[in-house]
Amino acid sequence: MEDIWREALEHLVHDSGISAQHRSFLRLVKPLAVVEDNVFLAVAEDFTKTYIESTLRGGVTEALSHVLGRDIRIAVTVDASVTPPDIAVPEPTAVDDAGTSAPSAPTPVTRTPDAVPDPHLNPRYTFDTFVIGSSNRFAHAAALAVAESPGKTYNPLFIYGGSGLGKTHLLHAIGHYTRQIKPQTRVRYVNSEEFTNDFINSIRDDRSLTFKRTYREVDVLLIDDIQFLQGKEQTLEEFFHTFNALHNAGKHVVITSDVSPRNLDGIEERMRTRFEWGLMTDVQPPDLETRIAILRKKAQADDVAAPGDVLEYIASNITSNIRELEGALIRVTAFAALNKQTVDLSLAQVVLKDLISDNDSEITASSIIGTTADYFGISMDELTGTSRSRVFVTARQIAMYLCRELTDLSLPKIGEHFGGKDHTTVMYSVKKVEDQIAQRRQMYNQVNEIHARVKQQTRG
Ligand SMILES: Nc1ncnc2c1ncn2[C@@H]1O[C@H](COP(=O)(O)OP(=O)(O)OP(=O)(O)O)[C@@H](O)[C@H]1O
Repeated sequence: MEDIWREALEHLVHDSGISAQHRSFLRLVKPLAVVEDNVFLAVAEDFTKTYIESTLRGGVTEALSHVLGRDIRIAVTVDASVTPPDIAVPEPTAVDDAGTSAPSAPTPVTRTPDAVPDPHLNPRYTFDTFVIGSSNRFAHAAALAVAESPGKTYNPLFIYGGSGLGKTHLLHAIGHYTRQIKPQTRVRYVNSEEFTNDFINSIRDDRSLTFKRTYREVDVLLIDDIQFLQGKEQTLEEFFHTFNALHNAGKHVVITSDVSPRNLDGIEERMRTRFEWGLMTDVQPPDLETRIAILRKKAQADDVAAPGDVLEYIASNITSNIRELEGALIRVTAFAALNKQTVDLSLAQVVLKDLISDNDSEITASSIIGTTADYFGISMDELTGTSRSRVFVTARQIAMYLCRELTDLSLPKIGEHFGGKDHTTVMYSVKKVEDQIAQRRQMYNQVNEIHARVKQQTRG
């Protein structure tokens, strides 16, 4: 049980980042047992129980579900004689490293003394780390205007555009900035797939009041990837009511989609009209200068040295998806770090030789899962299953990472390909591989080899 708890704490710190206060409360917890889908925890005082249940329940539940590979509930009991085990709560270095941007950047929004970090918002996705170019200038300006005075202009704000072009980044940035200016603002970010699941579960568990409260008692609702609601009549109906309730109350709604409202099939006219009430703006693939600037910012944020010609080489060859652009930079700098070489053009050319091709659209999650399973000599079922033994976990995490990098699938969609895993599990895996790639040669080689094989297969 202690091992499970230790791993859950690691996951919690890694994924959401936690404050010193959270850490001190977590130190007071003794993990007791797992019984079916319940995890029993004990603490010595009522106050600690209340704190865990009110403030840390979401994070702890998610972390334990992640470790155990299934949805669990927690139950906290009070037992004055409890002595917590001697398990150090890890320092949140990973999140901080990733969360702070360039050394010269201002203090990250989420670390202001008043605003408690919102675990639904990625600390890296702020306005400070967003590079403005002609492809996204308008969307950025609109997002900033909304964040500065929610409920006033551009309501709803509808941002659309292709995969990996910064829509999610802008949504999170609105969330961070709104709360930086006015910490008491109630902001809720949700992916449409989570919204759907929440809605379905609320009906199943007879919790429709809780559902309404979650989504209607907010000042700003940020809803990502609305195209996912296409054809889901009941969820759409519920979203329609949520939207109206918020809009009527002067609350702000920001929506993203991979297509414009006009091209959203399976959505009624009355809803489409409402989306068009406010402001619609698109994000386009960035031009070369913007791509270089994005890479430069990323290199600064990760504190890696990459000369201009290398950034230009990467930016010239990867043109349509910023996620893949960043992935290529990570690969080049990781290779150099592992081999104690400096990053230069010839090194970048060698590293990216197999990775640069223009037919990525044909890469599917199944081909990635199949190739990864093959590479590790395991079956696809084992790869997408729940076993926690090491080789399965590594294979699973690498396959998730490559799905994120090479396909247009959202995090929840990737989760579905892996036996219905939660999107936070996917997010954690992606981050883990991203971190380890520069630290462990074996991880680097594995990711590189599988990536090259996936691309080779797509080329036929
Ligand atoms: N203008 C930008 N400046 C800096 N980073 C950016 C910019 N645009 C995108 N990125 C980065 O590119 C990656 C992909 O962006 P994001 O997830 O926001 O895309 P998206 O449009 O929401 O894609 P999807 O539709 O697939 O969810 C993120 O790591 C994000 O930080």
